[in-house]
This record gives sequence, structure tokens and C-alpha cells, in this order.
Amino acid sequence: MESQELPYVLIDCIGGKHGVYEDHIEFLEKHFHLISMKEYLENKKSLSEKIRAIYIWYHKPVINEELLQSLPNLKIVASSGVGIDHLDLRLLSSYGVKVANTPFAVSTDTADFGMALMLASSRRLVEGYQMAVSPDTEYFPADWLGAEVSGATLGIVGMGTIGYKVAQRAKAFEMKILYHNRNQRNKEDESAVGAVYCKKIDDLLQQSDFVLLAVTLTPQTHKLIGKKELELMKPTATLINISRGLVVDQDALVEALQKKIIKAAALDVTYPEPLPRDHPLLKLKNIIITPHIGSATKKTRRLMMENMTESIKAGLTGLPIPNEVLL
Ligand SMILES: O=CC(=O)O
Repeated sequence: MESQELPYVLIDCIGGKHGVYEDHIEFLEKHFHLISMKEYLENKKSLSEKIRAIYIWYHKPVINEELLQSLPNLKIVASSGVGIDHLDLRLLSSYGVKVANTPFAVSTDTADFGMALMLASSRRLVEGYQMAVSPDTEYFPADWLGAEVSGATLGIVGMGTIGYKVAQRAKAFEMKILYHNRNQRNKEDESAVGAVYCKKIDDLLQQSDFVLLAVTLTPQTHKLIGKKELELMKPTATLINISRGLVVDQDALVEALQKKIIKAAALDVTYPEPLPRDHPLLKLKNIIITPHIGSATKKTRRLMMENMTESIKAGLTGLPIPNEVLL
């Protein structure tokens, strides 16, 4: 098929050639005629009727009335990852636009990364590395005590696909697993991993050595963990966030870490991302921060791209859309 006949897809990413990996571009260009957001905005008149899909790769474009009105033939928005907090589903649906994400592609790596953060924080991996490579520090073995992960209590807030995979891994570490879901207790999953359901999040916060957040960001989970919740946690506990920065009240977290109300935090997500270089979280020692890389492995990112391509193709041909996000 000639490139001119391929469906026009608006691609929105950060940096690089469309901000995605070269081999992804190669693949995508076999299926779509890619138009970058910049190109679109500069040539709106000639392109607006041609665009039939939007491909969002780790970015948060503003898809508002103005954009939607300018794209009369838009059928589907495919968004990388699982979180779709950057999309207004009602608005999109009112324009007849479908939405798809890639929840299954990301879950294994993101769960692995939650474990990595828990282990790195408890066993002082980053501090240890810094000490090991520092030319002029003396090393005293007695200074390097960490906290055990094996046998400790892990509280998972949000046991969906990712949370459940964290629980499977935690089981192998012989952890005691607690979980809290806002809406749904899942008896099958909990018995498979030997997890104990906490109807009240407060019970989980009070009992856990590690609290791991794996919830979706919604108006209900916005700043779910604030001052009160942090104060319920043990002073020896660590907060791990692999969901969205806005699930935690960051000002309250800074205070809790400064005052040692909790022991430490390990965050793959913050708000904003990245944090401004003078942000108080970056000045603390009892924290690990990574740049939202939970799903960042070659295989997973490739699978996400393939999933998004399948969803767009299905959406444009009227077939059932894999990974469609329903309102
Ligand atoms: O943050 C990543 C995702 O939503 O999968």
C-alpha cells in the first residue's frame, strides 16, 4: 500500500523523531501516515479532515473541544500505558471517539519495578552505590543496616492487574500481604497470593512496613495519601508509588519525610514530572526517585506500540477494539 493511502494518524510524544524509538517509527510507518502535533498545528487546514486517529506516547496532550472540533474524522485515541487520567473520556465519547490503552502490556514490568523500588529503598542501594563510588569516604560496615523485605508486611493499595503481580512477587519473598481496593474485594486473587483484605485503608496503613500504591488516578484517588494517612503509617514504614504522583499529597509527604513520620519513600511518579530541580523532595536523603520508568523495557515498550497499532486499526475498520477503555 502506498504511504498516501495509509490512514493519517496524529502522533504526540516528547522529543526525537516523534519522540519514539526508531524501530517503532519503522513499524508504525508501515501502517500509518504519521503526522506530528507540530506538523498538524502548522498545517491544520490541509490536514484536519485527514486525521483519523491519535497516537499518544508518554505525553499528555490537551485533547479539548477545540482540537476535537478541528478533527471531524477522528475515530480513536490510543494511549500508551494504563493510566488515562490525561484524557476526558466523556468529552471524547461525546464526539464519538473511542479510547484504547495498553494495560496488560505494562503490568509485569511495572510490578517488577515496584519490587525494585522496595528492595532498593530498604537495602539502601542508591546510598550504597554513592558511597562505593565516592573516592574519599571511609566505609564502616556497621553503618549500613537496612530493613528486611523478606517476611515484612506489604500493604498494596489498589490490587488491579499491577497490584496483583506485585503480590505474586511479594509472596515469593514470603511477605505478609495486605491489600485495599476502593470498590471491589477480589477473593479469588487474594486467596491465590495469600493476601488479606483490609476494608479500611487505615488498617492497611497502620500495619504495613511497605505501602505500595498501584491505584488508578481518579477524582476519588486524588491525594488519597495525605497528612492523616501518612501519620497512620509506622515511623519505620516506606511509601512506594508506582501509580501517579497525584495520588499522594506531595507537600504532606515532604513534611512526613522531613519529620521522620515515615521512614522513607520510593517514587517512580511525582507531580510534576520531572520535579523542578529545587523541589524539597530532591533535597531529602530518605527518598529514591526515578523518572516514571516502571514499564520501560524494550520488550514491553514494543508490545505497547503493537497493541496501540492493533487498537487503531480495529477502531478504523469498525472491528472490536482490543484494550478499549469504556466509560
Ligand atoms: O505510567 C504508566 C502507565 O500508565 O502505564
